[in-house]
Order: sequence, then C-alpha cells, then structure tokens
Amino acid sequence: MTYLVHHPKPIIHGRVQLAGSKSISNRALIIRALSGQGFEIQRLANAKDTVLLERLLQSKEEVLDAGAAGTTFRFLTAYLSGQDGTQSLTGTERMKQRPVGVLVEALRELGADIEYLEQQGYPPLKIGPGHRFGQTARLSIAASTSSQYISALLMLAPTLPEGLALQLKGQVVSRPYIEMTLNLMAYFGVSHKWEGNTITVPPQAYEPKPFTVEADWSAASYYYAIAALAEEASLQLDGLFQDSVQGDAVLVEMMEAFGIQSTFNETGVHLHKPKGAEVPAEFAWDFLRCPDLAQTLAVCCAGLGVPATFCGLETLRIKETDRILALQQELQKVNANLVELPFSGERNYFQVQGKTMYRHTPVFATYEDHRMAMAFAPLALQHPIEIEEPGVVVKSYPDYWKDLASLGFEVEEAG
Ligand SMILES: O=C(O)C1=C[C@@H](OP(=O)(O)O)[C@@H](O)[C@H](O)C1
Ligand SMILES: C=C(OP(=O)(O)O)C(=O)O
Repeated sequence: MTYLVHHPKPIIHGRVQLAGSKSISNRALIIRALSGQGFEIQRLANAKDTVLLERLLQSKEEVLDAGAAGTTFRFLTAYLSGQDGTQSLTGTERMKQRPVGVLVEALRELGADIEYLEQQGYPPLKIGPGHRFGQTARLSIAASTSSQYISALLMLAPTLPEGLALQLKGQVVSRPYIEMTLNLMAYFGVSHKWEGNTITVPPQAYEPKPFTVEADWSAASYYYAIAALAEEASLQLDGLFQDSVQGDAVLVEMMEAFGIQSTFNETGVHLHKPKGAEVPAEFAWDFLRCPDLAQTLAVCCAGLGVPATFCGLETLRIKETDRILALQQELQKVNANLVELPFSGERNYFQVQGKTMYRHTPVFATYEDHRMAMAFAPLALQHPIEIEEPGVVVKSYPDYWKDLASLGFEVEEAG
C-alpha cells in the first residue's frame, strides 16, 4: 500500500497530543516484571514494540517473536535469562541481522544459559533458566555497538545475587538512553554509582509505585521538521516536558538554528516559527547521543537546502534498516544526498547536499523502518509525495498519519 500525502499550504497551526515514549514504556515494563509486583503505568506507549513487550512478558509460549523490535528483543534477552524455564526468542529477518553477541557474551559471563539457534552472535536465541546467575559481579562490555545491551544488563543488575559493576569500554553510543535507564531505576528506588567508566549497581529490590510515561521526544522531531519546512508555524505538542529523561529533548536546542522557538507551558511545548525566519547558512550536529533524530534532520536540511555536516551516525547501519543507505537512496529521488566523507582522524563525517526538487510526485520507499516514513512525510508541505508501506509507523507511533491529517495534511491511499 502507498499513501499520497500533501499539505495544501505551507502554513501550520494546530495541536497534537503525543503518545508515550516507547523507550520509557519498555523500561517501565521490564522493571515492573523484575519487581515481581504490580504497579500502574499511566500513558503507556501504544507503539507496537511496547504492546508486544507487554504481551511477551506474560507469555509462557515456547517461542517468543519480538518482530522488528530491537529494544524489546535486547531487554527480553536479559530478562528471560534470569527467569525459570527455557524459551526461544526470535524476530523478523532483519532482526536476525541485528547483532546481539555483546549482550549474550556478557550474560553468559554472569552465568546465563543462552544458545544461538542460527548464526553466532545474532538472533534467534534459546534462553535457559537463570539458576547459575551470580558467577561474577564484574563485567567489561563494549559500549560502541548499542546502548541497549547496557540498559538490559543494568535493569537486571539489582536482582543479581551480588549486583553488578559494569565497565564500559570504547566509545559510548547513545549515552542518554543509559542515563534514562538509570533514572528510571532510581525512580523505582534502585541506586547506582557511575564513576569513571564503571557503573555499579548493588543488589536491591525495585519498589513498586505508580508511574506515568512522558510523551515521545523522538516523535516530536517530525513536528519540529514540519515547523522548519513551513513558512510559518504555531504548533502545540502536548505531553512533553522540559526536564525530560529523553536525550532527544535536545531538539529544542538543535532546532533553534532553524528559527523555531520552543516555549514550555502547562500541557507541553509550543513551537513557533515566525514568518520570514531565516534558513541557516549551514548546520552541523553530532548524533552520537541522539541517533534517532538523524533521519529527521537529514530530510529537513535537504528540504531547506541547508548544507549540513553530520557525525555520530555509526549505529545507523544496524537499526531497522541500514539507515545511511536508505537515506541516500531516497534523498536522491529529490535531488539531494547524504555523502560519506573520506575518513579523516577519529570520526566519520557525512554531508547533506542538494535541495529538494520535484519533477513529479516522488515515491519514497520505507525499508520496514518507521523513521523513514515519518522523516520523509514533512516534505509533503513542499509538494505531493508518496510513501510506500505507510503502516510501518506502528512500530513507535501508530497514530502518525491521523495526527498529520489533523494538521491539515491530506493523506489518502494511492494504491
Ligand atoms: O534504549 C533505547 O530505548 C534505545 C536506544 C537507541 O539504540 P542504540 O543504543 O542501539 O543506539 C535508540 O536508537 C533506540 O531507538 C532506542
Ligand atoms: C532503533 C529503534 O528501535 P529498536 O532498536 O528498538 O528497534 C528506533 O526506534 O529508531
């Protein structure tokens, strides 16, 4: 299926109630399961990945299918390895290409019984009972592939007989997600110490208490892009807080360069882009701490013709799709590109080049990646566009198309 998306005029006025963050929701569900007690979670995300995690946490089936949900898969790997019984954990073909070896090796060192069922280092896994846990309380882990492994281990840590001292080795990717995990653990009464590159969590019990999930800052990025691409915008996003545990709240600062003023109020944040706001001459950002914003900004810069230099994109190739390749292929359809610069020194740099041009209605492929669909949609303010497999958005934001329609976007089936 394909959607034809267009906005009749490049002026945006409206209000959107954003749904709960999938990252926060998934952590709250794992912590609740580990606490062994019930507590109320308000505004739990309606993301497919969260609904799936909630269901799988209660399932006694032999084979659990985490689909395309990376956090769900990684968090469940650690969680199940501490439970009684044996279950297999699998996912989509893409999930079977997303590495999990660093986490599995760490869990095995702790005493977990985990086998690879197909390729070494990748899903699917067979996870046995956690009766040998506690063989060590000190681990070193490579932090440069995915922070999800570290979050998965940290949440399990207070339930281990001796707790855990986790030494992070190498470049730490997606650090705010590790901080989010520790923040949530602290909310539920679990303390830690982060000294140098070692995080220590003594054995402790999670204290059950009611919890409310913040709205999703990654989802907010698509509205920031809409505001940036509009000639004029006044947009209220409800459910977001200034003092957020989400690293993607850095959007407020990031998008100032595009003339967007964010004002926090009682129900959320108001975005204002005044008429005549200038487009920046250039833009540069390091996405190592906020990888999920990279696609939004790449499309936004291409749409505005802002030459941009990005770094910190190291993890993008192992997410829902190879996001670098996907961006390159789709931006080229509208006269733009994401060009990898020759490697010089320590960091890998990319440049967003060109400015969107429409010879006809471009048809954007989405590569089973919700963020490809959501990041390209704001271009509909410039010209009618088509988005293939628009249903991919359910992974994190099932109401995306409905919410765009409420802002005056025309969204219809094109075939
Ligand atoms: O812990 C989390 O909730 C997440 C961590 C990040 O992954 P990596 O640590 O693999 O970069 C992020 O991209 C993902 O969408 C959600
Ligand atoms: C990378 C993402 O998710 P996950 O790793 O949980 O599949 C994402 O939502 O952009």
